[in-house]
Amino acid sequence: MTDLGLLISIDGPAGAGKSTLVAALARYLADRGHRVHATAEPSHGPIGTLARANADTLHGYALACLVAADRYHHLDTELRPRRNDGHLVLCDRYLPSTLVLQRMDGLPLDFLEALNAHVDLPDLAVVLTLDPFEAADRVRARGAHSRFHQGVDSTIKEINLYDHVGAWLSTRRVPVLHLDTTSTPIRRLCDVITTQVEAMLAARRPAIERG
Ligand SMILES: Nc1ncnc2c1ncn2[C@@H]1O[C@H](COP(=O)(O)OP(=O)(O)O)[C@@H](O)[C@H]1O
Ligand SMILES: Cc1cn([C@H]2C[C@H](O)[C@@H](COP(=O)(O)OP(=O)(O)O)O2)c(=O)[nH]c1=O
Repeated sequence: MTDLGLLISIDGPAGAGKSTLVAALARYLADRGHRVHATAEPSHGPIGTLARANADTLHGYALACLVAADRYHHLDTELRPRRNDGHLVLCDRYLPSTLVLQRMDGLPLDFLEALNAHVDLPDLAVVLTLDPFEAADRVRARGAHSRFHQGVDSTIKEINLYDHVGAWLSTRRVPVLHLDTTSTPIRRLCDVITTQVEAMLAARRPAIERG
């Protein structure tokens, strides 16, 4: 049996429930005996801290390069080591967020593809979506503000871009779970993702072990 874990990205528009889901899913998977490592991008390392602190003041190519540098460093220092020693690594925002947010910042897809050409694709991409009015309500209630979140119109654009990224990942053979969080309880979301994760792990085991 292989000791390799999985890199699972969780992306989607603001208010979709990424952070809530990562925390709940980490507990859910751990309760089922899996080794789990939850993390986020921008990371809490030196480059990620810089990116997070400046995401509203830096724009375009500068922010794209900073989040990509953070991603390469995050992969070297945390994501690959944890995945390679058997953890299910849950990453709150990853490459799909770049392919949406930096597109919203006006950058061409081919530049973003080239900049991220050597990052690992996720083993499983969870792409969240939701009703844009519900997203706006959740963001308003949370009181968070970011220049990327300019109300319902920008959320609609964001949701459409995430749909495209789902297709982009599928053409690269990344399994994608599209989940609508508008009225799906978090426990149900955890169930669906866990079923997929455990199927992927079981498929790796030698036939003799699967019985
Ligand atoms: N599945 C869900 N159903 C209803 N409300 C949710 C769900 N997931 C998250 N929320 C609520 O939506 C708000 C935004 O969630 P959060 O996890 O911070 O989103 P994100 O990280 O995607 O911006 C929070 O108030 C959270 O409690
Ligand atoms: C991961 C990532 C984050 N960011 C930016 C978006 C956010 O403004 C900022 C911090 O991310 P995050 O903490 O997820 O903020 P929010 O919940 O407000 O969206 O980093 C990018 O621009 N590209 C990326 O690829």
